[in-house]
Amino acid sequence: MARRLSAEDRAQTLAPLLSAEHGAWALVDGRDAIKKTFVFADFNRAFAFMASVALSAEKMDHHPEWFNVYNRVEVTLSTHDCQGLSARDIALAAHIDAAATSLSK
Ligand SMILES: C[C@H](O)[C@H](O)[C@H]1CNC2=NC(N)=NC(=O)C2=N1
Repeated sequence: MARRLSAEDRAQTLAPLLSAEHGAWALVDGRDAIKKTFVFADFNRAFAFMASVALSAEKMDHHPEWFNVYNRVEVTLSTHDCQGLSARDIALAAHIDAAATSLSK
């Protein structure tokens, strides 16, 4: 069972994701979750991003909540098993940022 991030975990692993000057993740209002919107050149890029993230998510057994319209993908991460943020969300966020970077070139 995943465990919710402690205050110390949040300072060490969550804060950097939230404070990145460019393209930061944000906390979701009223819920222990983070969100980020990715915009690509077109739908093909957005869907390639989603396909790449889907494969990582399945391997990690940890899945994003997301919404796609054309070239935009809105991603929310939270761990349903513990109803809040866990280390799994931090790990998946890193994969998602890497996938977005490689598809933005
Ligand atoms: C049975 C399976 O391992 C669980 O349901 C996994 C699958 N993917 C998951 N994804 C997310 N975001 N949170 C979970 O708690 C979760 N649990």
